[in-house]
Amino acid sequence: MFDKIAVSSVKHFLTSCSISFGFVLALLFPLVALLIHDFLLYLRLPPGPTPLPFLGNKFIISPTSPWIQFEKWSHIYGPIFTIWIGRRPTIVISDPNVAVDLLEKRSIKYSSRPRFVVMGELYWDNAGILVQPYGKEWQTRRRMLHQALNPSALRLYKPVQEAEATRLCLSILKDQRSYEGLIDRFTASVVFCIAYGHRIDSMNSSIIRQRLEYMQYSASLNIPGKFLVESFPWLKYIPNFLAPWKAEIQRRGRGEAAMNLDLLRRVKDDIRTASSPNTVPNSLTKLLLEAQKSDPTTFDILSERDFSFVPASLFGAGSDTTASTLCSAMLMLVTNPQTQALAHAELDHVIGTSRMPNFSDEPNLPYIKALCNEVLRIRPVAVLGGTPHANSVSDVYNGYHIPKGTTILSNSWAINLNSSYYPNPHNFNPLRFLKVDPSSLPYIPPLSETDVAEMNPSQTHPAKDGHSSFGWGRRICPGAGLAQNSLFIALARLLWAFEFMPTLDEKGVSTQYDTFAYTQGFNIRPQTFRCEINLRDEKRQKTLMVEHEEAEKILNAFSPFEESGCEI
Ligand code: HEM
Repeated sequence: MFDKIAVSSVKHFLTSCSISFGFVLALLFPLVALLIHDFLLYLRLPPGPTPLPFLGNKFIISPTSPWIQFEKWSHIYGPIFTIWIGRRPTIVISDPNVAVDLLEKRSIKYSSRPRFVVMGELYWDNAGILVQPYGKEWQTRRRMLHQALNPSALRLYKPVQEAEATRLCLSILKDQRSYEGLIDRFTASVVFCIAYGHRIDSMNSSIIRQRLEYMQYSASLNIPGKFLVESFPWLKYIPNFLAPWKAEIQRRGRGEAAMNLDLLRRVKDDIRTASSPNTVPNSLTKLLLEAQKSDPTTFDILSERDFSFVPASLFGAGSDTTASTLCSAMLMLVTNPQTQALAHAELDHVIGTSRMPNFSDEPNLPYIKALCNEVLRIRPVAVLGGTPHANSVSDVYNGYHIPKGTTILSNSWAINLNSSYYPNPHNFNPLRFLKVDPSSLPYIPPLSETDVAEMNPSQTHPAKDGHSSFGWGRRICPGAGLAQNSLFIALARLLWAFEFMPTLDEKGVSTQYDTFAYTQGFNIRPQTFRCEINLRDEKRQKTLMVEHEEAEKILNAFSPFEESGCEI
């Protein structure tokens, strides 16, 4: 009897053991399978720091300025290495020739974007060009942008850029302490004139405040590891009443879309109520509305909402980037007085005091042009190459396997500070980018040994401009020409008018500036700093006032969206 009970309990025990064992096995199997999959993938990808299972390199990636850490890792793992964000392998490129090999020579494969479930799909409902995968939808938007940003269209905007640059100088003369906000207004107004044919008079206008709020909100959605749905995209199908986080993202997304539509409809109203279409200033929106009339089939693919995202993308991608680059330029000028002296010498030699420089002077101001490129190099605003690329098909490079959908970052910090391409890379020296023989320029003194070394790198950067701060291949920044024009005219006019100097303390000692003190995030700019901005002489003030009257006439054609809070 006892034996029978013992045998049945043992049987029962064994059965329950095997059920639990089976259950544990069933649970573990997928995890083990994922682990083996990731391990085999890890062996085939370019090398990199060893990842933890499922967590990747999360705990060793610096939360502040990761681009600096990635640059150091490139010396250990080479010009192409892999980091893991959770289970997502991310390839980091630190050499421009590798970037050319992948993002340009194989651009048909490497021009997509990684999947952005939160920012791209839930928030923008796939309408934002920045995060759109490579394909017909993206190509249509890109073609539309090209209509407003091609070289002949860019010529049309030069009067506005000149006028806004004059306005910037006058506003800084009146209130130098606010120079950063005034630079923000300058770039915002240029972009709004081009996108909608309306200028911006104040960064306090409600239109700008709303825009900035949406920009900050969308940037906050793009923090790796913040949303579980990025790792488990099926979570996006949970109904909103069970997922308040998702309902909130979509609510905000609808808000931004409504604002974009409102701006589009205002331009439609401008055209409808104008006495003749010619009285409405040329803008991307006006151009596209005309193109839509003559070729409706190309536009069929886009709803009115999608259409409204195209001009809206100009502000998101083009205003803060250009303003941040101008702030970097100011920091470099304040901390490099010899460079500033050469820029002044060029402007004095070519322009004098009785007029301000304009776009037609560009060929005669090679040092100022070179200075713009040197700023873009030494402090690339899109420090990790902007929105990452992704490959739409699997590929093999130098024997390494790169699976479809891998996130690809081109680390502009590492590329732009690589001493093989830019000897003595932390030295701010526009001569690196000078396109003419310096001995032909009477205002450039004989070159020092350092200058000669910096102008003769052991390797040449493959891009036409000598740097790649505007990105690569088919996704290269479509606004690069516009940005370069804004940088050139703003810096030429600011330098013509002012001297930028360090502030002095009570004892008359100059402030020491930390040229690495930058904001964190997708795009970087110097942490707010103070400097002295002094008018170079009284004669220039008179010239500035006269030119400002002319500038106002040009800008009057672009009525402001809002009259409130004018700063000038
Ligand atoms: C100094 C100023 C600027 C810098 C440094 C800059 C840099 C960049 C970079 C690095 C990218 C990513 C390229 C890639 O994926 O390889 C990009 C994309 C983009 N930029 Fe700019 N940009 C600037 C100004 C502008 C301006 C003024 C506009 C338009 C008015 C603009 C519009 C865009 C757009 C629409 C994209 C997305 C293109 C796409 O995904 O196909 N940018 N920019």
